[in-house]
Amino acid sequence: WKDKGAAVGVREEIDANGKVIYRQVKKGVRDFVFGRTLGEGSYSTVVLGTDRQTLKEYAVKILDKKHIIKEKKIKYVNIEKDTLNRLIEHPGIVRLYYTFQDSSSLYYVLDVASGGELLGVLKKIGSFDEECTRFYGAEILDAIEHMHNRGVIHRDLKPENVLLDDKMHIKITDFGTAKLLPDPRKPKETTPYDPASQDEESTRARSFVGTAEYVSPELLTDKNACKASDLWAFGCIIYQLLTGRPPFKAGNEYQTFQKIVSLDYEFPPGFPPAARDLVERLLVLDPQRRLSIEHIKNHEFFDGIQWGRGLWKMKAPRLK
Ligand SMILES: NC(=O)c1nn(CC2CCNCC2)c2c1CCc1cnc(N=C3C=CCC=C3)nc1-2
Repeated sequence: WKDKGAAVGVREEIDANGKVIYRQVKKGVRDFVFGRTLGEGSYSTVVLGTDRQTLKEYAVKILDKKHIIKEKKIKYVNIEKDTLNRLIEHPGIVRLYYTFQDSSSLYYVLDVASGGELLGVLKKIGSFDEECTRFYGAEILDAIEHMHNRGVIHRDLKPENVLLDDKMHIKITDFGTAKLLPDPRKPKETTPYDPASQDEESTRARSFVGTAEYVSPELLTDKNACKASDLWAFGCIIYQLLTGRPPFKAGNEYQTFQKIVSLDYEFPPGFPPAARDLVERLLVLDPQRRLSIEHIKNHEFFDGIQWGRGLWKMKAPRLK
């Protein structure tokens, strides 16, 4: 497991001839004080970590090596690191600062989002008004556009994975089940075609299905996720922000899947017309016919949104 993507710190030292040198220093477990647990996954735990030198707080994701090997999750672990290393510079995506390891674990040092989950805030107030839905929908879409431009399909977008930072701006997380397409910004990798790795990748890609309520129909019928699958989930999230519940929810997963593939959902009275038009153009069974990101950004529901940097400099609207 090469820490090739790790960013490193530097330490100023004086060499034997009295010359100042800067030694590249890799962070390690000893550089952090660990605090409360933020979340538990099937083979990872995320804890609060404070850098002893800078006192900056991070979310440190700790993965158990033995468990990863036993559960054959090495591919997922590397996909998550490679994905995070591709998405470094977007304000709406949890940033990876360092990676390191010790004898038992792997460590990812990530942005901490102190505001917790968007889902938690939604549950607290029941549902968002149009202005808040427009703002948070715009930030989520801006982050999705960044991912897709770098060949990353999240595949498990849902309000639990949309976190809030201390200024109530979003940070999307949990890329362990992302699908990585060839990086459009990198020259064509000339690594020789390796049929073994390709079909391992395609089995991994095919084997994964997201969270029932947000899974797109194409993932249920032909097992193939595409970028438009993230936009299906986006449509479910917009609906849920305005109503407090996802559009497809039944007694069990199988019944939920049946509702999805038969497009069995309805809008409650009072659902804003512009939002209804947007959701209806996203919750389309054929992924090719779903609105593209460009068309969503120009949709009347997002009238007034200043896309790009300005969005992230705005003061987040008070949630009501
Ligand atoms: N799986 C992860 O990568 C991950 N998991 N969490 C905590 C989860 C809790 C359940 N819902 C999804 C997130 C995190 C991360 C990334 C990095 C990350 C950064 N900040 C927080 N912050 C939290 C603050 C309060 C409660 C929960 C999370 N959490 C995480």
